[in-house]
Amino acid sequence: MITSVSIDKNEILKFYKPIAVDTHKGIQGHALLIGGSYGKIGAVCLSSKAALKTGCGLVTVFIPKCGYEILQIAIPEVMVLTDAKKRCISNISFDFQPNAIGIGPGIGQHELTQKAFLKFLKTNTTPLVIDADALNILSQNKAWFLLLQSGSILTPHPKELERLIGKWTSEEEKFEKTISFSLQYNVIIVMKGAPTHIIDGETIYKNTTGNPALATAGSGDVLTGIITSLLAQGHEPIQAAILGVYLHGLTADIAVSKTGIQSFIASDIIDHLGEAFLSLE
Ligand SMILES: NC(=O)C1=CN([C@@H]2O[C@H](COP(=O)(O)OP(=O)(O)OC[C@H]3O[C@@H](n4cnc5c(N)ncnc54)[C@H](OP(=O)(O)O)[C@@H]3O)[C@@H](O)[C@H]2O)[C@@H](O)CC1
Ligand SMILES: Nc1ncnc2c1ncn2[C@@H]1O[C@H](COP(=O)(O)OP(=O)(O)O)[C@@H](O)[C@H]1O
Ligand SMILES: [Mg+2]
Repeated sequence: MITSVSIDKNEILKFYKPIAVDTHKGIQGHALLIGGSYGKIGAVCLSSKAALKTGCGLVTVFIPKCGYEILQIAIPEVMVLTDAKKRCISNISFDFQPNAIGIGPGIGQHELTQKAFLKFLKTNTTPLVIDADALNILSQNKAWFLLLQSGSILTPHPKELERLIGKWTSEEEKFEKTISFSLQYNVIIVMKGAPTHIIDGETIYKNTTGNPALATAGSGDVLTGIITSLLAQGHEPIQAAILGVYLHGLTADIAVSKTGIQSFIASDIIDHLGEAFLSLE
């Protein structure tokens, strides 16, 4: 039976907990963001900064070599691991145990990157957020759906969703197909849009925050960082998805009276995360 839930402040406060006073960065969660390719390193800059500003203790990125200096200069708080290749990711490897991984922003769809993603999917056991070109790679290789770890969070925009599940002819059919996908592979699907819906099996969560200011480049990359950070901090996948989508939209609602819709950019989401959190205290 289909259940519908509205994501509002009451729903968030059912599970939202402020940070413990005696916490430290070592137990506050370590997020790993994997992505970037030549010309799209900015996507990982946005995701990783958003992850830090959402409260996890440590953030590491895995990017192609060409992004090393860009990342280190743009966000000194983030640690950087690089692939052997300059322009795209060809072999994902890291020497620590992250608490959550976000993969896809700016990663591209190079053949080498596709192979690296397949190897990663076969071995990964860490809670996972899959976005952007990692979703597009999956859509090109539908047999890999079976490798999706249960509880993974997929964050497609409408075009990425269509590539994953195929075309629909009505809103009703879109939801039916997305629910079937979620049930079949036991994954959570964040159907980004205006508004965003989150599908967890037969439960549909509808977000109540956000506005057209979010229709700007990199806004989804920021969402990936936010959700990955919440996962790394120990939230259940569905809670990380709900809280992440709510906070992401709330930043735009808070900011828009200052920035206007036109001048709001993805970095403004990151800059207003603090005020969004404060509104929950
Ligand atoms: N600074 C950076 O480094 C940035 C890097 N980025 C990275 O670039 C990579 C490619 O990602 P991408 O999403 O731009 O390309 P793609 O998957 O072809 O989708 C575009 C097409 O989808 C559609 N569409 C989208 N939204 C829709 C909506 N709400 N409602 C309806 N339709 C919608 C629309 O299709 P149309 O309507 O035109 O047919 C549009 O043309 C990816 O790795 C990403 O992380 C970007 O994040 C930008 C900043
Ligand atoms: N008109 C809108 N109203 C509310 N939210 C929107 C609107 N347009 C886009 N968004 C949100 O902005 C984000 C866009 O994500 P995405 O298309 O992946 O961006 P990018 O790939 O450029 O980072 C999604 O979270 C989506 O819900
Ligand atoms: Mg995107």
